[in-house]
Amino acid sequence: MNQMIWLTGLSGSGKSTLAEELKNHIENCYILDGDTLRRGINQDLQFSEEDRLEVGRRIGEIGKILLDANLNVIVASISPYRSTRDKVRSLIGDSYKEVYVQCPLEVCEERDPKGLYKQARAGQIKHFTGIDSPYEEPICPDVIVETDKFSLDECVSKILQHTSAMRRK
Ligand SMILES: Nc1ncnc2c1ncn2[C@@H]1O[C@H](COP(=O)(O)OS(=O)(=O)O)[C@@H](OP(=O)(O)O)[C@H]1O
Ligand SMILES: Nc1ncnc2c1ncn2[C@@H]1O[C@H](COP(=O)(O)OP(=O)(O)O)[C@@H](O)[C@H]1O
Repeated sequence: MNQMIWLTGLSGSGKSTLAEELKNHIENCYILDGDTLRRGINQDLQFSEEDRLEVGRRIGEIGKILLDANLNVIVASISPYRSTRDKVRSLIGDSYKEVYVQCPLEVCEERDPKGLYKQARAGQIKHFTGIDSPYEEPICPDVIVETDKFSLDECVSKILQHTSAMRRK
């Protein structure tokens, strides 16, 4: 059964890194990365609650099209609102696997892979998730990976164990 692995978590928690590594293990797989999509299909949207909900809706719908086209889908998106994730779960059904990429804000901020936290702290970016915009933690995700405690390979193995229905490379 094809699946949609939805990686949600703070900026810098490890979503994109995990998505790229997971792709090496899963057949017929396409990555929908929130950051990348914001340069194309989502370039009309900003970071208000309303816009983030629309981002999540679009990613869910695009993911559904890709699933219908017989692909496995990996989503890497902050998707900070529970309502977004719950709606996608309703849209997709059992093929939706929610992965909480858990990492303390302090560690994400220390990693700061794109220098965005520094800009947010300096007031140059407004509504930054975890700073002055909320992140609603998943209540009952299918998988939790703690990227500050476990290696990339350990986190990938844990995700693959919970998504065993997919064909592997
Ligand atoms: N204000 C603010 N808050 C959070 N993130 C910001 C912001 N401004 C720019 N960025 C960059 O946008 C990426 C998140 O895009 P998403 O579409 O995944 O976000 S969301 O689901 O709509 O919340 C996110 O990518 P990741 O760092 O990979 O998570 C950031 O690079
Ligand atoms: N276990 C882990 N899983 C994923 N990333 C990790 C892990 N440990 C350390 N990292 C590092 O954390 C950073 C996460 O950045 P990135 O994948 O761009 O996050 P996000 O896409 O959530 O913004 C990378 O530099 C990555 O190498």
